Amino acid sequence: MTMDAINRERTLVGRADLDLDPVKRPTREEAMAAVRTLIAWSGDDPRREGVLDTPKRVVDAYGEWFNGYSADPAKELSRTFEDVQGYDDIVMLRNIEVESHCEHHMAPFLGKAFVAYMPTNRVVGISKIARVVEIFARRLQTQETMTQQIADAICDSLKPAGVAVLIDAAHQCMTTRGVHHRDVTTITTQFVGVFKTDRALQQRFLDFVNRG
Ligand SMILES: Nc1nc2c(ncn2[C@@H]2O[C@H](COP(=O)(O)OP(=O)(O)OP(=O)(O)O)[C@@H](O)[C@H]2O)c(=O)[nH]1
Ligand SMILES: [Zn+2]
Repeated sequence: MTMDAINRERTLVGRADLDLDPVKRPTREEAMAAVRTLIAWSGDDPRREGVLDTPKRVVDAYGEWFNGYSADPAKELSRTFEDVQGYDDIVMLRNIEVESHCEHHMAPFLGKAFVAYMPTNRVVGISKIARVVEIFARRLQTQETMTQQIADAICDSLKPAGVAVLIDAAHQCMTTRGVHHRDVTTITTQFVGVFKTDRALQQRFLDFVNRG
């Protein structure tokens, strides 16, 4: 079982290391009842006509925002191609949309991911890298964890010479509430293999990130 599969299983059934009881997935009706509770907690009346269908919409929206729990990044990366021409340089995707939610407030954080790897002899379909970013984004976690998980998934599956990941995102828990710092973005990076040991290569990655 891959580390990601183990982590996903832990997420679904409870943290084995904390010795918690397994979490049973609530029914759709239970989830909608929870939304009605939050509407009342906000000060509104869940029986008011304008919000009658809101629990259904919120539960559907959660189904989209958090569908990363039912997806497997390793599966997305399992189809690789031998590069017969011997391509041996950086492969990098810039400006991958990140739409995620922080695990502390369940508030959106929005930004861009930049992901590069140095192939050995196999390459992966480039859309699969963007899919891996999307899978991790559609789970609750911190930006740091997400950055690391993307790098780990690519390392585990492709066994490349190196991986670099940079995420630049604005957290709505910081911009729309709390400290209300509208223009702050958070940058996280993870460098593995040659991107960690070869400073010139790391700088090339950062130069590509900053190309505008
Ligand atoms: N390191 C990290 N922190 C995050 C991330 N998303 C949200 N946070 C922070 O999580 C922290 C939670 O702090 P708490 O003091 O427990 O919560 P809080 O009282 O709501 O904090 P404030 O946001 O400062 O009002 C806050 O500082 C958030 O800015 C993330 O992806 N990574
Ligand atoms: Zn937050």
